[in-house]
Amino acid sequence: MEILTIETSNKTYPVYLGQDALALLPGYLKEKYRSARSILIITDESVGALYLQRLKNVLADIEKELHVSVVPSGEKAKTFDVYYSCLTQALEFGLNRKSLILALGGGAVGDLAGFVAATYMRGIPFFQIPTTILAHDSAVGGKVAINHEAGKNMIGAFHQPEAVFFDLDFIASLPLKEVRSGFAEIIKEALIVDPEFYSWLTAGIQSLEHVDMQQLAYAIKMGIGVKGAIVKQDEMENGVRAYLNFGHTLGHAIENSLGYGSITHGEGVMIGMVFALKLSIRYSGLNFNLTTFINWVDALGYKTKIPSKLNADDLLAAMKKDKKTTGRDITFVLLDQVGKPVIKTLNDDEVLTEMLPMFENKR
Ligand SMILES: NC(=O)c1ccc[n+]([C@@H]2O[C@H](COP(=O)([O-])OP(=O)(O)OC[C@H]3O[C@@H](n4cnc5c(N)ncnc54)[C@H](O)[C@@H]3O)[C@@H](O)[C@H]2O)c1
Ligand SMILES: O=C(O)C(=O)C[C@@H](O)[C@H](O)[C@H](O)COP(=O)(O)O
Ligand SMILES: [Zn+2]
Repeated sequence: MEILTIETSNKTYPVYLGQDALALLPGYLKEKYRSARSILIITDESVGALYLQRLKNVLADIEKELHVSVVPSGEKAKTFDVYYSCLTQALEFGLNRKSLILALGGGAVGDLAGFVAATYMRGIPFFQIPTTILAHDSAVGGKVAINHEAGKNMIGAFHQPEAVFFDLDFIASLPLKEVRSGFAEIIKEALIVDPEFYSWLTAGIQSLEHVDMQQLAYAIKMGIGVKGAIVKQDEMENGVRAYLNFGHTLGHAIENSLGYGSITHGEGVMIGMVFALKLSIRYSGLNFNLTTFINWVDALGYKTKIPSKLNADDLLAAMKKDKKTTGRDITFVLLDQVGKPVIKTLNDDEVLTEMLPMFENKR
């Protein structure tokens, strides 16, 4: 079992990472949260069907009231209606300011449950129990949010979890598409911070169908390490935290324009990273073999082109609403080198010149 530590300005918390990490949860709660009388588990339909009973069994002797909210799976969980209904249930269950919320699921459940916890009675403690590879990123760092029609994660807060219990046994049931989605964020973390880790990934990960557990555990640990180091420097995204948004300017715009859930977050981020790499070569002097990168990720099953049903004007408009953007132009995270990110603002013409050839069926 690995125990990683996340340090932020006002909270330091552990990430327990390993097979059967969930077994550590009841002891942790009993020791540190004695005054909590009730717990609300928030999970989604698919994860609930697979793992809710296991979590209940683990908590059987905890001597606290257990309540459950089951929300729709995927991005459908990150809506205002679902958020509101979780708050209503929390009120009906009689949760108070000492109550705890447990987020059992992927990033969608974690973001939703974290936002419920951040706002219920002005903020109550919550725990992340990630069940996807992608959630190594979302469960750490305290960004919690729901979506708005106008943009991804537009309504949210910074609310750090009390602890993260990342039980790698959950990953066994993850569909390949979701493995792929999660690995996109790992590739992102390597590209923005760690050339050596990036070389390890390109050399060692040639297929996502049979990633061995040791490789996976190492990749997740490295990803959490990158995230933790950045969050430690800049919890509230006043500076370097924006680097974690590499690939997200276009990625979020694609998710928004296609309709949330039509493409996974990681699939969107991968197309966004290819675009950001292209922009980096053109506008930031990045010396990088993009063809080699595209061949590698293509072999891993990623799409690297913008879906042809989208149009450039809609994507430009969506990118202008990105949280990093403050003026009329569009703000991107680019790379000067692998491991050396930089923030750059580009105008419509600069963006379009590089974006138009990125549409599917256009060479
Ligand atoms: N807060 C952050 O810092 C942060 C970081 C990255 C991504 N995110 C957000 O995270 C979300 C994506 O998270 P995600 O990729 O985990 O998606 P998700 O939570 O939607 O899960 C993907 C799908 O896999 C299912 N699933 C989850 N665990 C499973 C398991 N163990 N076995 C089988 N099926 C399982 C879910 O029910 C869902 O249908 C996006 O909304 C994204 O914006 C947030
Ligand atoms: O933690 C961060 O900061 C990130 O940017 C991590 C991203 O992978 C994640 O998708 C995050 O939710 C995006 O944040 P947003 O502020 O662009 O909504
Ligand atoms: Zn992301």
